[in-house]
Amino acid sequence: MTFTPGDKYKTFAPIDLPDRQWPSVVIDKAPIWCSVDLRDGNQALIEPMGHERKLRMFRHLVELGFKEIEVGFPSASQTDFDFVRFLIDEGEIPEDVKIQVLTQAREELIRRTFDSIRGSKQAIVHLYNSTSTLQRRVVFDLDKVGIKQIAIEGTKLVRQLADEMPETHVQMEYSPESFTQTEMDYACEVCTAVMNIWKPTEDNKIIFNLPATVEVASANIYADQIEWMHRNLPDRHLILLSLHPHNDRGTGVAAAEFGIMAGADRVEGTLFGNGERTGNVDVVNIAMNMYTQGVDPKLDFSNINEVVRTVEYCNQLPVHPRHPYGGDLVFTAFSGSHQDAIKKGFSALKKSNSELWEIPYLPIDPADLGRNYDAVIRVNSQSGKGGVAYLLEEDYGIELPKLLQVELSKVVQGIADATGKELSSASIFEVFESEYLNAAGDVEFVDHQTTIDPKAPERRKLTATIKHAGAETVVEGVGTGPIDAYMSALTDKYNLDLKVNDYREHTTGFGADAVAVAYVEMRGGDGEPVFGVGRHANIVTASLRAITSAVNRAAT
Ligand SMILES: CC(=O)SCCNC(=O)CCNC(=O)[C@H](O)C(C)(C)COP(=O)(O)OP(=O)(O)OC[C@H]1O[C@@H](n2cnc3c(N)ncnc32)[C@H](O)[C@@H]1OP(=O)(O)O
Ligand SMILES: CC(C)C(=O)C(=O)O
Ligand SMILES: [Mg+2]
Repeated sequence: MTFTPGDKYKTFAPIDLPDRQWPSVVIDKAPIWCSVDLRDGNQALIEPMGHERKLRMFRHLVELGFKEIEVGFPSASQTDFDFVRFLIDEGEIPEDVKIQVLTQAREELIRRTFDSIRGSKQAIVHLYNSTSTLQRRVVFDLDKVGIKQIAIEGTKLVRQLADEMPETHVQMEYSPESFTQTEMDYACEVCTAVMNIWKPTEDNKIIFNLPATVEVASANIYADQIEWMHRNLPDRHLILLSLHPHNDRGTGVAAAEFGIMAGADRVEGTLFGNGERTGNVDVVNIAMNMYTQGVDPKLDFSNINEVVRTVEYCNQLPVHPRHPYGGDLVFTAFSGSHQDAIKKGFSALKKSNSELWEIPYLPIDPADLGRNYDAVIRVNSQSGKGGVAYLLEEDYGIELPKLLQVELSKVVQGIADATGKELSSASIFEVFESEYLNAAGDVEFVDHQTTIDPKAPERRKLTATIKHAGAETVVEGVGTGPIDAYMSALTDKYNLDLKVNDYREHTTGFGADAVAVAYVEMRGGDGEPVFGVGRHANIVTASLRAITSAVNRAAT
């Protein structure tokens, strides 16, 4: 007997919405964000946050710009209850921030929830009950009428207790939990019943939160469901339509983005997507996606390292190094062709004088997240000349000629291959230093003097002190300039078969710290290029050192 997945799992039936509008919508403004780190995120932790970690998370969420924060499930635990009381009693809640508290639609839990928010200026009371076909059958053993009745009874009590607490501006949120596995017309019927009891107004709209409690279908289907509700709920102007995606299929962010396109006003999620199972939707990800499209997300992630540190501390869970926007490695290119393109992109951007961010393989400027460029390029055995050249240029001001880049990167790659390890910028510079700047060989340049040749004033006579195998000696040559004259002196002394094919120089540093770096490319009888590099505050000395380096390298 052969097993097929179709024997065990059934296809999710599409939503009948042939004239769907959402695929053409462009997101041009931020939704209302609600952080559920302290509730949905917290309920999924191995060790739920205690008071100290909760408070640190709450303050951080406020700093990031969240105006709505679900601070707990106060009827579920004393820690959560006490924390809500602490926020209110200690004046921790800024004027423009609303706390939100979650409760099941059960009388004693609703009453306890209201006790927790007493004295607060404003609060969102979030009532939920599951409406899906599966939960109706398996968990509640109730039909549609019975499940709707749970929502109705719960809402009646919320209405009554809110009316008895006029000093607190209570906003109601209702979630038909497991919405995505609920028939649309039934979800709409339950929400309508809730609305008829709560009676929202323009000044106090009701929040209908439509969760993908478990993500069971592709993101386009969630969008269809949201657009269906957006079009069919009565008095839409009195409703804030809210999304609450989970990430079981790994498409929570796509679902949220499509859901916003489909008409949602609000998104509930967590920082870096902590939450039940594979998590809640990652708010950082959605917000920064918006940012890269030129839309202000109204949340401040300009110090992403601080966000990562806080989340890791509070949740006691690591943020993955590849996590979008926050991971340690997300702005790092190891592979050669990416490094080459990034290096060229930075040069082009510098030249263009444009503010528009256009760098291959970097969809966002790491600086906008408070990251520096240190980690953008890292070198291992997968890297090419571009990466090596980039690091030497960025960190040491060394602008290698193209062919030298090729030569040096072969040396670096050989080391990376042999060790299997990453090479830091400092270790690449050490390789460059020992291979070129201090190229070992018979000749060591010590000093020089140039004079004008009295017989031919356009020519230079150069007298150089070199060390040959440790012993000082003086060589002399004449040429069009010091390089030519020094080559002629060394050629005579060592009977060299080398010609200078290319020469370039640049300075690094400024003012008194300026240093010249000179590069010579020589070709011998076999036509193969040999490079030499010299560095010195004096440009002529740098050139002569470069020649010495090339001569030594050619001899090995
Ligand atoms: C998708 C979500 O994230 S929903 C939020 C889930 N979060 C949490 O559950 C975290 C905190 N919860 C808790 O600590 C506990 O569940 C409590 C304290 C709220 C309730 O505890 P208990 O009453 O001991 O148990 P439990 O949660 O198992 O209750 C299940 C009962 O409530 C009913 N129930 C479950 N959800 C709801 C609801 N939203 N509205 C009304 N009744 C509900 C169940 O049908 C079941 O009824 P039964 O006992 O008649 O079979
Ligand atoms: C309580 C509800 C909104 C929830 O967390 C979910 O359905 O995922
Ligand atoms: Mg949830």
